[in-house]
Amino acid sequence: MGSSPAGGGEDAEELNITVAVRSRGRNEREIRAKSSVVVSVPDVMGSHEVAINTTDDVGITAQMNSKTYAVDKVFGPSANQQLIFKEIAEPLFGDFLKGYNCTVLVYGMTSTGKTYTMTGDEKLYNDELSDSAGIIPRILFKLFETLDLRDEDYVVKCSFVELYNEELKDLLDDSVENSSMRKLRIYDSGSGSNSNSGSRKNSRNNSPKLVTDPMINRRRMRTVPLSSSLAKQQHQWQQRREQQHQLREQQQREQQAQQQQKEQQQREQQQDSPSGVYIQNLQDFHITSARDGLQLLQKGLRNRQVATTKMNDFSSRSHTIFTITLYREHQGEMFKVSKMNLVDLAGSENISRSGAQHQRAKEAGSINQSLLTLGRVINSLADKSAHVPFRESKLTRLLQDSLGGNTKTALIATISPAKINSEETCSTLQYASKAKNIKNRPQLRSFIMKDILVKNITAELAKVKSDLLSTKLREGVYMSQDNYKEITNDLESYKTEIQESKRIIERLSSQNSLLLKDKKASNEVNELQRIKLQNMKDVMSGLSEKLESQHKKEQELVDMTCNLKSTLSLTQSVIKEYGQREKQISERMQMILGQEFLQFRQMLVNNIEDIRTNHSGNDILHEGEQNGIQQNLNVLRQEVVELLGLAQKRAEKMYKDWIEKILEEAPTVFQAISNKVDQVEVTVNTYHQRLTENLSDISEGYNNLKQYFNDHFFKNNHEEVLNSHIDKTYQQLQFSADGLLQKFKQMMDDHLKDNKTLMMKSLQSATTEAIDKEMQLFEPQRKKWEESFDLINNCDSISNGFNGDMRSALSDIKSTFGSSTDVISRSVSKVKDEVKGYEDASTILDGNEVVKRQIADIINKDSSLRNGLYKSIKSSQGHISAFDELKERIRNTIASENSTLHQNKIATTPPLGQNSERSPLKPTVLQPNQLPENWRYGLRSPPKDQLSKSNGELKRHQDNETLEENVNKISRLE
Ligand SMILES: Nc1ncnc2c1ncn2[C@@H]1O[C@H](COP(=O)(O)OP(=O)(O)OP(=O)(O)O)[C@@H](O)[C@H]1O
Repeated sequence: MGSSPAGGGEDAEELNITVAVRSRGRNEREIRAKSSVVVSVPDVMGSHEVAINTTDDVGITAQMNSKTYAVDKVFGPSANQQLIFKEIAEPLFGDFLKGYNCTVLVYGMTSTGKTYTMTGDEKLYNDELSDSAGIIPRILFKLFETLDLRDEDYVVKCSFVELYNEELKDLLDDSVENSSMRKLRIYDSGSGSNSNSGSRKNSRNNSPKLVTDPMINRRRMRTVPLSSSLAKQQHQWQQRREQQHQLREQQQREQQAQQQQKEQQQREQQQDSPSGVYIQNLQDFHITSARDGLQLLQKGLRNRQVATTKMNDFSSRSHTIFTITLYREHQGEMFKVSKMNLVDLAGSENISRSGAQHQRAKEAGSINQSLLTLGRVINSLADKSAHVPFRESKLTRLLQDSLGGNTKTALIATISPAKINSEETCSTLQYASKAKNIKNRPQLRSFIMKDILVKNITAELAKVKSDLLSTKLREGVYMSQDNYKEITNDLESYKTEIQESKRIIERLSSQNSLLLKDKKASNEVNELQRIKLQNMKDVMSGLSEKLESQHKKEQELVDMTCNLKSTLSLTQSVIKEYGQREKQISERMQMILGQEFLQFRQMLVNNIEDIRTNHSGNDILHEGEQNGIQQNLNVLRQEVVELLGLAQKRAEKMYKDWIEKILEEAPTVFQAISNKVDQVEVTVNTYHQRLTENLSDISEGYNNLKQYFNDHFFKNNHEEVLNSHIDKTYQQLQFSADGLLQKFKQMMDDHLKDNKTLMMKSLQSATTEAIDKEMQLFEPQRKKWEESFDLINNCDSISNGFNGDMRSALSDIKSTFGSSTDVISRSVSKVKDEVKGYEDASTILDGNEVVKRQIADIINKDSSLRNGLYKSIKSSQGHISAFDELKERIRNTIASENSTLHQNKIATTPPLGQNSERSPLKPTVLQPNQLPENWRYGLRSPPKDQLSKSNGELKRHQDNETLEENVNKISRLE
């Protein structure tokens, strides 16, 4: 802790906040979780640095990679409460006595020992504190010890305020009506206004008006005469009213006095806190001993919000400030005023890890929010920013004077050494090291006149008395008029606040919806990023696969090189061996050839010898001849020997040359092979080298990529990228929306088309169905129709039969005619012959009456016969035409039926084509295979029928003609 600065006044020195770190040992939870120690702190005390290893490294690497934070003092697990008090609180305590406002803050993650450090064990054991007692009990004891030793007047007051879920609460005020109705408010005495409730200021400053009851006045004015009993009653009643009136007037006078006192008190409070932050309605309790102070502390702690969480069995869910105000006699009539603020902040906590739910989660959210603002305030102060966001939370407003103000401040950051908490520990240490740079300007300028102090205390007493009095006088409601007014005012301000809150809620909810939209958009962007990441991962895996395959290839190449080398050495040894063998072979060849030639020569010599001996026994030859032969043989032998020698020599030479040539060329060949092998080796080496270079390039690239991923990947602020992505996404969305619209249109078109086809299909099927139904209904008609065909056929056959009959009858008649004609012609010719024979026969016949009669009879017979024939022909013609008419009618009926059917069917059936040209008798609308067997009449070859029919007609016609002709012939003959 820094030494006290020189006295107060305007030119106060700047002084840095003292920052200490206290690390406890691992608690049971952390030990159970086997979480290792990652924080490097001295066992008891050291200074300046705390190191924390957030990586998984161990040993020297861990040391190298650990983060270090600079602070003023560091306390380890073995540092006890006494040491903390001595090192941190005691130096401030000295300044507090001198008249400086001082603050001790404990800050840190939940369960790290903030409350333990600030309060610890506050109970007394045999009128003494325990070793676990924290800073507050120790300061109280130290204060009264010191003051009692000095022979001077002093007044000590205590207050204990809690900030829970952004609401202030007086922890020492446990009276029901006060705790529920008297709201604590933060005021800036410097500006003299409360930003939260500006309207309150006016109501406070307005001097109370004398309130008179209008009812009383009205009643007093009534002068109507009354009956005696009534008058008596009225007298009593009036007396009571007057008493009440007097009492009320007295109360009003007291209220006026109280109001004045209050205003005076507020002025003093403002004086007490020179920077200007004070809490209205917070009660200060006068204490005369450390024990009194401890009792207040205990009372406040009982009222404090504490709950069990996963991290701490007794987790403080609120921020608390225990303030000791000291009024010390200073130069006779003056009193120095100094305050010691002992702040125990609620622990920052990771909601998911602390298992906070419902109320706990809400608390944690509020705690984290106010601590976040505190962090921002610390950062702004450390960075000397122009704007410090003190007003963003009540906590920072309350600490405004302690951070960057006129107060001497010490901050104790409590941390856990365990790895599981390393994230929060880092954050705490970061704040702590930042806070080290905050500079305060402690000033000594708070004084109060002795009489004012006395008045204050008297006023407090009077207030208590007044409350007591109102309690005695009033029935049911235990509060003074002043309190009542205040409450009414508060109510009004609450209403305004509620309305404001509603507006804020509305604004926030609209913001929230916007944020939700943003969130959705960023989620989409995230999704895109994730896809990109996935792609990159895929590329990476592809790369690593390639690397692997390269590695394999390299391995193969290395193996190949090794093989080549071994092959080379093998080839060399083989070449060597081959040389040796060559040598051996040449030697053996030489030997073998020499022997062979010798043997061959010997053989030749032997042969010649044999020949010679054979010839020597032959007496047929003369001696001279023998000599000649011998000579010749000798010459021959000589020549053969020479030839053989020559051949041997040549062979030897040739062999030698050959061997020499082989031997000569072998090294060049081997050399060439070896050169080639060398070349291959060089190529392999260069390839290998290149491959190695490439591989090293790849691995360097890979390392760079890894480095990039570690250092930069997703650590940049990609606002622009995100914005552009958002724009792009928006465009894409628009594009896709257009596409969607287009698709939708297309779909609608398709849908319409489909609908059309569907409708057509359904129409068709409906038509088919209708036709089927119609056909079903038509079935009896059809049958009848079919029957009519049979009838027609029948008629046809009848007609044909009739025709045939008629034809046969006609042919009979014809033949009769023919025969009669024959007879007649014969008789005529006979007659002619007879006439020729008898030239005057005509005259004879003319004169022969019998003949004349006979001829007339014949003529008559013939004419009657002819008439009968005409009649029968006519009646048959009438029959035929009646049949034809009937036929025509039926045909027409069928045609009309058919055309109706055809019209019905035309929408669904294909064009009839040739069928349409068929005879109308045919039910052409149906497919042949759909028709029953007996109903295929219409499909029988119509031309045949027509032909037969027309043939019949023709024949009839011809018959008629022949008949007519014959008749004519007869008549001509006649
Ligand atoms: N340095 C220490 N030595 C011994 N015990 C300690 C120490 N620090 C903390 N403890 C113990 O750890 C437990 C939690 O401590 P404490 O309640 O003070 O934490 P906290 O930081 O105030 O938590 P929260 O923010 O949740 O209120 C207590 O039982 C306390 O006695």
